Amino acid sequence: MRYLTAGESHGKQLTTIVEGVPAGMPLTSANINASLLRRQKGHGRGKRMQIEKDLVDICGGVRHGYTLGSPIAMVVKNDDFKHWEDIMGEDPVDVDKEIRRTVSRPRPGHADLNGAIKYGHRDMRNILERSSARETAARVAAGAVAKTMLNHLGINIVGFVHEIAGITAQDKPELSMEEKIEQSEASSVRCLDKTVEQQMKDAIDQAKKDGDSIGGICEVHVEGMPAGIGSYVHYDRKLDARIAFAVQSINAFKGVEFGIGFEASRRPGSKVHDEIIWSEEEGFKRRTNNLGGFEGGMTSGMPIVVKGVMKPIPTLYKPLQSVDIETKEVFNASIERSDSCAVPAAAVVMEHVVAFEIARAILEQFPNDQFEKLQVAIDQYREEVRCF
Ligand SMILES: Cc1cc2nc3c(=O)[nH]c(=O)nc-3n(C[C@H](O)[C@H](O)[C@H](O)COP(=O)(O)O)c2cc1C
Ligand SMILES: C=C(O[C@@H]1CC(C(=O)O)=C[C@@H](OP(=O)(O)O)[C@H]1O)C(=O)O
Repeated sequence: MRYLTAGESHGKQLTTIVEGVPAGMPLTSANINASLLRRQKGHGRGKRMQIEKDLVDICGGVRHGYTLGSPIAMVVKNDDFKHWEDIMGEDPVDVDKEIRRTVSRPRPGHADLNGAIKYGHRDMRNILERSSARETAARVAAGAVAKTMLNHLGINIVGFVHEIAGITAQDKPELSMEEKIEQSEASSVRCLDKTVEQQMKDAIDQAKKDGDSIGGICEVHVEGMPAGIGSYVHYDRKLDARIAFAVQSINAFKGVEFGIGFEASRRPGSKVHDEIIWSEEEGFKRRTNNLGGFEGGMTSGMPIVVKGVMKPIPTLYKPLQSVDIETKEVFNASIERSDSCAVPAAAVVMEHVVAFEIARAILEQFPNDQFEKLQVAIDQYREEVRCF
């Protein structure tokens, strides 16, 4: 299974094509819209999210509520396009008029300058339109297809906020998966810890007031994965590596860790590796889950626990120094609108990109043309693992 996305932030629409989904899987636009709506919410978002109402139009690959096995095409319209039609339309324009509207002032921390140098654009609108995290709506649509598949296979996934601007939510190991999903949905910062929720909101409000931005850490948990998904035999079949790639590729993400992650470097092996235990009912398990569900690029059968670090949003109301690419004059970047914190939204994006990688690995390992055959094969494999 693979996917491609196309579309600019203020262009007509975002398009996603997902190829390789088995035939006969129940799928409706409601499955996808629920995910798109969650991505739009979250404390700290700017005015753009009041303009957009992300709804998917499934244009191919689904009939009467079931997948056909053919590519699934999905479109999400940009409602903001109506304000940008003359700037973002595909027809040639009056060059003199266009030069006046050219973006020549790169923002520190965004893709503007590097993208302009790479593609030879003097108008950095050509960069910012596609480098914008608007594209994550298209990625969430692809991930929602994957998530629907995982849910039907008894694999559940949730994303939430672990930390914002150094304010950390305590882990809640006592919560069931259903409770985690419920609490992540209920909180406007997607945090499972009620006691720190308000502190996080206050930190976001303060950053906004200061014209600044803040980042944080998102966390994703996956439960119900059997052991042995992924592979150790080649670098690009290691599932933890693929998940790390997917998470790192989310706009503004600067790092990824599994389980205790970087803390592992500070502990002796005896305090890191998870002891192996066995019981008649459950088969093999680990006593702890410090390694976050992976050993040797394969799932261990323990919950997958992955964190991703998001840097603060680059576009700031508080000016940072930059240099105009035409005049070479130093200027202080000033902006019209931006998010001040998008960590809660990014937790939803992360949940969906992780879901996609897991679903992709499953489809590589089991029969993948017919959904019912896939379900039977997974059930059978789970039993084999239990009796191993
Ligand atoms: C959900 C989400 C919303 C974002 N909103 C903004 C924003 O409003 N303004 C901004 O400058 N960057 C925003 N970003 C971050 C930029 O898209 C990102 O920093 C940029 O594409 C450069 O890529 P890099 O940070 O990965 O190097 C957002 C990121 C995410 C995940
Ligand atoms: C549009 C979305 O996020 C955008 C991501 C983004 C950026 O530079 O990454 C910049 C902002 O866009 P605009 O300049 O139009 O306000 C965000 O609103 C979205 O998440 O759907």
